[in-house]
Amino acid sequence: MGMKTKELTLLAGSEETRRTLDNQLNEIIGDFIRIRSYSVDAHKVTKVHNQLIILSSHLIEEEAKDYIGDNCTVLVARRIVNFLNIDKIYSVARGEKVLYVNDFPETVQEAISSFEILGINHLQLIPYFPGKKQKEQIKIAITPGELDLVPPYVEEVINIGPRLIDITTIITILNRLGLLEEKQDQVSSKYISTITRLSKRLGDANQEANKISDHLKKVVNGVNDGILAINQLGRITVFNEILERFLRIPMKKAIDRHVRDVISDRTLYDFIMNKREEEADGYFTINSMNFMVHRFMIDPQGTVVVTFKDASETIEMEKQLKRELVKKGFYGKYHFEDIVGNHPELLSTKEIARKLAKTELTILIQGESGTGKELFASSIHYASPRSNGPFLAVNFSALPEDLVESELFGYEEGAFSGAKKGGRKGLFEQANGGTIFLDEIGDISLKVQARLLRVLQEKELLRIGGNKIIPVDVRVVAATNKDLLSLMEEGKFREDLYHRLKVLFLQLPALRKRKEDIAHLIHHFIQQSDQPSIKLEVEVLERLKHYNWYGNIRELKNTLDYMLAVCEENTIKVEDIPNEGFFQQARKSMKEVAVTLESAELPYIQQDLNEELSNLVEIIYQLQRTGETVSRVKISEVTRSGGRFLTEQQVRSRLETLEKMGLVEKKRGRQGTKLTVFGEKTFHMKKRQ
Ligand SMILES: Nc1ncnc2c1ncn2[C@@H]1O[C@H](COP(=O)(O)OP(=O)(O)OP(=O)(O)O)[C@@H](O)[C@H]1O
Repeated sequence: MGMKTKELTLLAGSEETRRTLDNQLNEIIGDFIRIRSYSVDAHKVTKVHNQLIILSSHLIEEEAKDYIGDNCTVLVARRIVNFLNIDKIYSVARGEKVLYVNDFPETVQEAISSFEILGINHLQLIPYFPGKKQKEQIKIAITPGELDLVPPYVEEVINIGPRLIDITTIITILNRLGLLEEKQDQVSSKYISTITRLSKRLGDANQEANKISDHLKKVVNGVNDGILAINQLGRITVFNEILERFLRIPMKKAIDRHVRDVISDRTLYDFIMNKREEEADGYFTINSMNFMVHRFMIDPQGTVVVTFKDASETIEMEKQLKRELVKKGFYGKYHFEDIVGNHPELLSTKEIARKLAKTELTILIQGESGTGKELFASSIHYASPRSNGPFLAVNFSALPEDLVESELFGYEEGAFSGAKKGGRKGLFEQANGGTIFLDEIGDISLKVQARLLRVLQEKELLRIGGNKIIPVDVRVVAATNKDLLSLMEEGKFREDLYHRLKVLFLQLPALRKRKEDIAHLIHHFIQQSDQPSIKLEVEVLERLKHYNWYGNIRELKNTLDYMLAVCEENTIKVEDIPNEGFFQQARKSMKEVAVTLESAELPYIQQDLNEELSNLVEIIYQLQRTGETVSRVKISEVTRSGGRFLTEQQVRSRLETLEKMGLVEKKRGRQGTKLTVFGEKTFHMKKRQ
């Protein structure tokens, strides 16, 4: 690397900050700039002369004065939150109030908005900085290394480590030292590679919390990929480690070179350099590995980014997605107070459940679908001595059979092909110290039943492919809407397991047995909706009381959502009630409906499409046929010329309803709205009538 003739001095407020920033700078520009650093609270004062001096914050300007000698340029670094430690934030429970502590109002605000942008929104962050009046004494604080600024009443401090220097400051440094021209590409690719590493961490943490935006998912998946960026001159500016491995070309031999000198595969080269299309996907075999290659432009000047995804990994990712299903309800934090209703049977069930909660025993909850089994399970957990432990809800009907076992009990490395290195904890281990809610227990296979029985009896488990006995301390609450006794008769459910589960028993009343509660529930759901001031015609309530509500409270909620979407003038009227066919049929005939749906004889939803909605379906169908993008604006335009005119806003709410009914789906970007297969069938049926 030759002699380092350029130098800079970093002055930080604390030793921790000094170490972090010194590391960061060395990683990015240490190759060609000598970096000295001091922290004003730990080092003896040494005056420096003829130097570029970087201050970690405006706050240390005063103390820094003693260090600054003759002929120095002083620069205060701009800093961004260090996302490497972001997973710590996820240890705080959802919805918790947390102080975000930093030196200035601006830096606090900046950090809070970057959290938002990144989809980290599970906490209520309250800004805090020196001098801020803060009445409420919050118990938890997050701070980027500013431990001294945390107010004394805080009991738990989460230190996410000092913020890092942002790219603009690094560019300024290069500029001041006259290195910008020569080093900018190299530096920006290094900066990007550190940031992508951060994004990956961020992604993992996010995934953990199962709270990950679509956008971020792309970033996360992105960092397992090879990434190549090319500037408008065709020179490579980013070439990450994964890509080194994939293409078997060292980064050193790629950065700064022209693509044509690096990528020897002719078709791949053509694919990358084809700028006629903004975006393209291709499938390539390189060094006998298969890749999905995606190319897109990130700015009008023509910076091209190409990602390389290992095709075999894509399959693994799909599996991962399925796993996410299980974790739903990680945060289902219902309490008994959330269970609405005054019917004596509900009240006494709640009373019993409260008592059962205090015990350690296994509970079986029986109730039709939508009666609130999960609600009860969660309330029981939070009213139990385990309320500080985790509550995990597993829905077996949502899980592919072959995943159930490894999900529940975990596996050891090498248990099967595709098993992760180091093995994986199952949900039972993850729920340790807490409660696991096993929904639709009637759906599990006999094999899983046998394992489950062992856990209940022995309070210990073996991972799949493992031989180490792992003790588990988990309370089980199971639920079913099936008749387990008849499953037992058919030999599909083990009798011994049944008795283990049913140590304590709760039967949840169906909604049709407590119709008095319908009014309460409706009131409650309206309060929770985004239109809390909506009124209900008296007649509506009377009508609603006449239904059988086979889908129970969930169905009532769906019905209300429908009515909220179609109603006008802030009032739900009788005509807003969906037609009879919208409602769930009794259990037996539900099966028949499913069969009819499959054979596409008579989709049951179509009859209750009111005229307006079915016109809308027709408009979408016609637009789709002409190959036009079906946007809300376009639909609104069409309604202007015939029938009843709908504003864009009205179109939106109706589309949402159609989407809920499964008739249309929203596609991203240019494709707009589309009829689903089901929607098309419904359209044709309607035409034939
Ligand atoms: N008594 C109640 N008060 C308020 N909301 C309720 C009540 N009962 C159920 N709900 C709501 O109804 C919906 C369905 O409840 P939940 O998921 O607990 O039912 P479930 O019996 O577990 O259904 P399934 O067996 O189909 O999974 C949820 O949105 C829940 O919040």
